[in-house]
Amino acid sequence: MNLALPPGHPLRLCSAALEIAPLPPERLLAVQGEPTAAFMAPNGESWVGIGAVRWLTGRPGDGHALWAGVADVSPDAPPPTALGVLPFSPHEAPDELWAGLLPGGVVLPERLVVQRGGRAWLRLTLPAAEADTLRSRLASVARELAALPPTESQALPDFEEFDDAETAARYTAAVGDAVARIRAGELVKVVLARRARIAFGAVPSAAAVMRRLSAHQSGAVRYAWCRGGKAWLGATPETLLRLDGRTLRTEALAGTRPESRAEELYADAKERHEHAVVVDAVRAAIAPWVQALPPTRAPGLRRTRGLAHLHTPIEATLSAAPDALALVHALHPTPAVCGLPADRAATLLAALEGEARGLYAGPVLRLSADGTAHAVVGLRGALLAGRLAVLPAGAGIVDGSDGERELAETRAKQGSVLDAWRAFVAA
Ligand SMILES: C=C(O[C@H]1C=CC=C(C(=O)O)[C@@H]1O)C(=O)O
Repeated sequence: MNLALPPGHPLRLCSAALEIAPLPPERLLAVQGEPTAAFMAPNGESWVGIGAVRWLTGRPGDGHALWAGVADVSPDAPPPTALGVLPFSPHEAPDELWAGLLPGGVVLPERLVVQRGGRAWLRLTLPAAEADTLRSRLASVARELAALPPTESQALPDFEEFDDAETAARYTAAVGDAVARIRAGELVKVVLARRARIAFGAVPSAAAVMRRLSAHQSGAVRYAWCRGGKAWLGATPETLLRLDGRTLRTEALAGTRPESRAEELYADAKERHEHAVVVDAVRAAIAPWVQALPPTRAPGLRRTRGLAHLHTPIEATLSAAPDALALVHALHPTPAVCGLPADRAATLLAALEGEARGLYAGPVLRLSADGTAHAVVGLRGALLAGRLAVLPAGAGIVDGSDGERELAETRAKQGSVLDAWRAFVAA
């Protein structure tokens, strides 16, 4: 940190942190920010950023620009951290639904609350010209946060799903079309998604929606990106990459069953094929960056509440200092969310889905100034816009896929979100 920019440079920033009383991270989603972004890990670590002092598109190389000229006067506190979301495809034209939330990007938050090991810190990052006010503003923001009402404990309004029959029929037809193209040799795999639409009886608070997901899917990474009165939030089982020094951890996650029938995944040739395509593509994507590829291994299972997936962890040592964003772009989109070959699959899914993916299946990022990084895939999420919630979910289509079964799989994935909400409504 404190790299590159000379002392008087107008883009210099100063950053300080103050330990505060821990609070439910979801409560912070009620604070208006442009944007408010959250990244909550299963081990209890969480980062919630409000507002932006830097907002970059998230291209490879942007990592350096994030930290240039940042003077951290609280080096004993958790380091400054950037949060972000990237769209599934930078080429897609956003539709009305995603307007406001897109284009995403990577932000260095003005206010950041980091929690770990039962402790919490508020970090404030400001233009260096305002350094004199840093301590007093930290204290006043801390008071504001301590006074926030517990919106995350609010009951969720009742909700119902609508127009499912029409989208269901379109989906099964699209699966048939995709299988025909796969059999004709045009491609090997494509992931097809569909939206479920939910109407709440009243506008739900993003904090309360998120809290239900956190309670129900505590083993997942929970994420949120809120802007302009809308929110994209979810609880994803899939990590795109983790970086710690030169250690790179990534994974293949594809092949799905209800949790109660998880063991069937091992013997199902179609699911094994769907999974193997992802393993091969992830290994090929990281090959140029690592000292050596690890030996291939048989997949295991990742269980989330309600679902199980075939899972292959992949760990390797990078051959040079890491550029987290470059690695994210090298890996995304994997055939767990797009297909193989990626370019043909992307063209086909855009044509067959007929609706913008927006931030669905895009990378969700946590990049810290100490060089650690964690990127997950924006799955099992909901877009909240007033009383409307839209839940996109997809399934991997290969030779042998059946439209009704793939439709049921997308419903089960949407169910992992809806069950979390229902559990609370019924309580
Ligand atoms: C595309 C999704 O899930 C991916 C991750 C795990 C299993 C998947 C599958 O079995 O199709 C998908 O590849 C989604 O949740 O929308």
